[in-house]
Amino acid sequence: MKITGSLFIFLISLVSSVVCSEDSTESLAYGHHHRNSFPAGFIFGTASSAYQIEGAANEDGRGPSIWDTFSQKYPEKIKDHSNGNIAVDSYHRYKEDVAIMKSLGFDAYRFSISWSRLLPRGHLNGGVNQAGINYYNNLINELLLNGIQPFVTLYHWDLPQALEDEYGGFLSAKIIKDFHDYAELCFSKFGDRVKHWITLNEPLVSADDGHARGIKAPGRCSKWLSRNCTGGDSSTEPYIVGHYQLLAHAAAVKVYRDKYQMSQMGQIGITLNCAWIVPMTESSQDSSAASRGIAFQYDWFMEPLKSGSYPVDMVTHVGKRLPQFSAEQSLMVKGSFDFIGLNYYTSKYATDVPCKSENLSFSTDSCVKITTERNGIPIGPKTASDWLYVYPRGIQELLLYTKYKFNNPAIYITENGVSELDTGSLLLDDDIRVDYYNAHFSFIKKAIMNGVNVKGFFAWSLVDNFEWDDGYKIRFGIIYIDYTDRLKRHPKKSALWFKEFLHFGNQTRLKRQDLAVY
Ligand SMILES: C[C@H]1O[C@@H](Oc2ccccc2[N+](=O)[O-])[C@H](O)[C@@H](O)[C@H]1O
Repeated sequence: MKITGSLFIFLISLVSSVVCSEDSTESLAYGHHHRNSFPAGFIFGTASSAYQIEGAANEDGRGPSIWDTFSQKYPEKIKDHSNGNIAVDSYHRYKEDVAIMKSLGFDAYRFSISWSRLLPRGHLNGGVNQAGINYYNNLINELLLNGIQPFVTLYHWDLPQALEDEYGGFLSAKIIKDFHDYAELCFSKFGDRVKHWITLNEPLVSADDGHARGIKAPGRCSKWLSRNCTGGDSSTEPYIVGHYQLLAHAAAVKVYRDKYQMSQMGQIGITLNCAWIVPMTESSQDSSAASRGIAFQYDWFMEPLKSGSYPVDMVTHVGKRLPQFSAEQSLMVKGSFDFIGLNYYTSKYATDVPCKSENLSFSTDSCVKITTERNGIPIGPKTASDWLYVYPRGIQELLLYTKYKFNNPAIYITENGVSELDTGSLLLDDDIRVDYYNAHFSFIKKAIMNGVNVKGFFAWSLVDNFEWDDGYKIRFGIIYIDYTDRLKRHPKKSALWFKEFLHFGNQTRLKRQDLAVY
């Protein structure tokens, strides 16, 4: 038989692609990980947040949140001028969404409670909205009925507008009591069934995007920063907001421990996010800059949670603009968690730069220049989100850093994921996401083998949803939402990848050839 040139090339490329994919264990779609290669009891779930998925913004007595106001008052601050009024309608479709999770084999679901759905005026005096309580009762019961554990975030950025209007939300110490009361309401109503509580999601982003850069609600920033800034002070407000978030968190943990934990026997923690930071050069200046870059994102909250004090790097660089803990507050914050939730997406480079003496703002206080490229080469493949470059090794670095610097806490990875751009047509072939999860799982496993106490993993997100200031243009779901056809849900390739991955735990479904691949 005569082999033609093109067929020959085809055969060669076939052989080499098989060889290559055996070598590069992180790019294969199927077979390299299965849940049995994670520790027994390790939990896999997906994550979401109320404003991003629920919709029903004006239904059944829900009060407005700062995200309703921000997206409606300043539509130009959202890429597609959209909002979460309808979102993906999970308020009405939660049963369908739970059925999807169940069919894919997930163990847990992280969702958040809309504070203003329970307390339309933000505080108890304004009345409890029974319809809101009913909704979360129904959701929790539906999850449990399907064998899925609820992980509940109390605050994922949707502050009741009433509290913003009354006293500036997290800019005021008054938030501590109101958050405490709201948290206690949730423990008392749902704590018989919810065994994992997360007080706050990403206090860094509330402080930085909400009160320094002004790109997320409530959109506050110094006027000199941009003409979009409608008020605020980027040199002081992020630190105040960070401070009261820590104190509000600690107050919620205290009431849980004092009154509920003994009988309800759940765990409580906080979710922090941190981009891993790689020094731009091997100079000692850039190394210090990288550790300051991490301190200003992560130690800012982790150090008080571990020791009751702010990190030295922040005290020296921020000076008297950094609020102080009283002795009593310090004791209350110290140790106020049973686990740490970590959101990891990406990594950046850090270069040491001179400190500024005027036009101070959170983003320059660390005297670090953060970039995504080195000599014109991005730190990893670009994605649809301008802040997200794929750098899987960073998750291992962040986990090891957490273990060694902060006394080896129990950790749940509460978010991890990657985006694609909306193209206007049904796009289910998300190899980028399959590769992303494959690669991150490899590095999480390495961290676990090095003794990091990782107890679970949540993919962001179950379904495409309202991606804050990126609107609906950026899709993070493993399930595609067809916004042009009644918000129909379609599984992407990554959903089927998870299904396969999760079903490997079930021995009866294991096939020989699958074992051989692993
Ligand atoms: C993609 C996710 O980003 C998370 O936030 C993050 C997490 C890391 C870096 C930036 C952001 N951000 O939004 O600016 C949110 O917790 C989550 O609601 C979701 O939007």
